[in-house]
Amino acid sequence: MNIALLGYGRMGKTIEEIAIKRGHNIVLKIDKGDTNYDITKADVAIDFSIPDVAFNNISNCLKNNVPVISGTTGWLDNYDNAISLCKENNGAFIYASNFSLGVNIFFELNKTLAKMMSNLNQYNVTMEEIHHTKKLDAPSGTAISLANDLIAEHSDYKKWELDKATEENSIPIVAKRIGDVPGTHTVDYESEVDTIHIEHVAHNRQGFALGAVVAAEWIIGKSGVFTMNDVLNIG
Ligand SMILES: NC(=O)c1ccc[n+]([C@@H]2O[C@H](COP(=O)([O-])OP(=O)(O)OC[C@H]3O[C@@H](n4cnc5c(N)ncnc54)[C@H](O)[C@@H]3O)[C@@H](O)[C@H]2O)c1
Ligand SMILES: O=C(O)C1=N[C@H](C(=O)O)CCC1
Repeated sequence: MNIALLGYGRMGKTIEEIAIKRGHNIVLKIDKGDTNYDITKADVAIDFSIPDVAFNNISNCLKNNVPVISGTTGWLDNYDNAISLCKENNGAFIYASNFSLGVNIFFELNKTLAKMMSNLNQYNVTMEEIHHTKKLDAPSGTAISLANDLIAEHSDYKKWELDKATEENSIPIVAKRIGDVPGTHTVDYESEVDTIHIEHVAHNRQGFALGAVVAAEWIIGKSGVFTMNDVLNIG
């Protein structure tokens, strides 16, 4: 499979290593300032770039009928536009805030726990995410997914807020930036008598990168908007 990498930073480079080990070719490595390239050289594009350019990169792929996997976070104001563009062009598109198998299992655990805790109003929920100091967005895309999934299952919560909850129906998400932490996410339910704590700790970026390559392999020959639950057949 011929892969275009849109964004050749920490993730782009990790994806390159894994894709080559799995027998694929990297035909384009696009980074800041690269504007004149032919995306149709690729069978599939994988975008791990920056929030400000992700939607443009995705649009370029969809308009040229190149399936696109997007892992960039912080651009979701344009998610509905990406879906419309995908449908108009009969294209293929997957966005995931987190491509690792472990986090996708953690997402399911979070939904199940939220369903169990719904209406148990002696427990208050808080979330925390820790990432490296180079991260541009806060809270992380993964924390936003966790909060939205929790809100969908728990009758007491209607929104999330960064750092502090200003209303009772709001989930506070504390975002910490420390060293080169690849990504740690926690969800805590606290009562006067105990705490229930679930946590996912990424040890490195390999899990994210492998998930993105597996998604790229899976999407070839398909059209539509998909999620990692489709790829992993979970949920
Ligand atoms: N979904 C996931 O599983 C997952 C996992 C890790 C990181 N991420 C997200 O992926 C993104 C990239 O993370 P990273 O750690 O590789 O960041 P990074 O800063 O190391 O890499 C981003 C790269 O994009 C480049 N870039 C800037 N403008 C560009 C353009 N117009 N076209 C293409 N590339 C351009 C930058 O120069 C940089 O090299 C972030 O949004 C991060 O949150 C998602
Ligand atoms: O390193 C990052 O940046 C990460 N971003 C994603 C997010 O925002 O959730 C996934 C974890 C790593």
